[in-house]
Amino acid sequence: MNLRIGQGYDVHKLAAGYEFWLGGILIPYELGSVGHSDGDVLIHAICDAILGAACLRDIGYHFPDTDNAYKNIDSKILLQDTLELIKKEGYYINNIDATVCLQKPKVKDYIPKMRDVLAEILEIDKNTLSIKATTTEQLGFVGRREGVEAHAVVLLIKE
Ligand SMILES: Nc1ccn([C@@H]2O[C@H](COP(=O)(O)O)[C@@H](O)[C@H]2O)c(=O)n1
Ligand SMILES: C[C@@]1(CO)OP(=O)(O)OP(=O)(O)OC[C@H]1O
Repeated sequence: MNLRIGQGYDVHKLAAGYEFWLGGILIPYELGSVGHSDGDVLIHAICDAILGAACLRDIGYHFPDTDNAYKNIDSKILLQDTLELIKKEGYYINNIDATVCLQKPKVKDYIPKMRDVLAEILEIDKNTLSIKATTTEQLGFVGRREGVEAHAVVLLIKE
């Protein structure tokens, strides 16, 4: 059995006038995530962890922010496409652990829904998809509510 670990990290700016998509769902908040896509930082970190584990470059390589095809795209589509890329190489996902760094709003009540949505796209049991959240105790760009950050690790298996 071939086991491959991968790590992903992403940041998006928060600003007024944008929707706040996180973990595949729309969160009500006065600020939203700025991006070429819908700006879903959690999905982007998970995509990069999956691609990294399979040594398949990164999200910007496969879905460039210079390509109009990805303008305002729903990041759930990018996640589905990322899964297809690793399935072609014979990999499947064993488990994922992710952390969102966000000062406000509190997102813990939305996490069960995020896990349902993302686990279904990734064709995994929701008990193998962990999503956590933390503030940065008002420190740094996250603490100043200028941005949102996400980290993810994934373990892939090829039989
Ligand atoms: N945006 C966030 C940040 C954190 N949480 C939850 O609050 C708990 C306390 O977080 P601290 O950073 O103060 O340690 C933590 O257990 C998170 O689940 C949240 O829901 N949304
Ligand atoms: C997702 C892509 C493509 O729409 O755009 P952004 O929303 O700017 O996100 P980023 O995390 O910079 O990742 C790669 C991009 O190519």
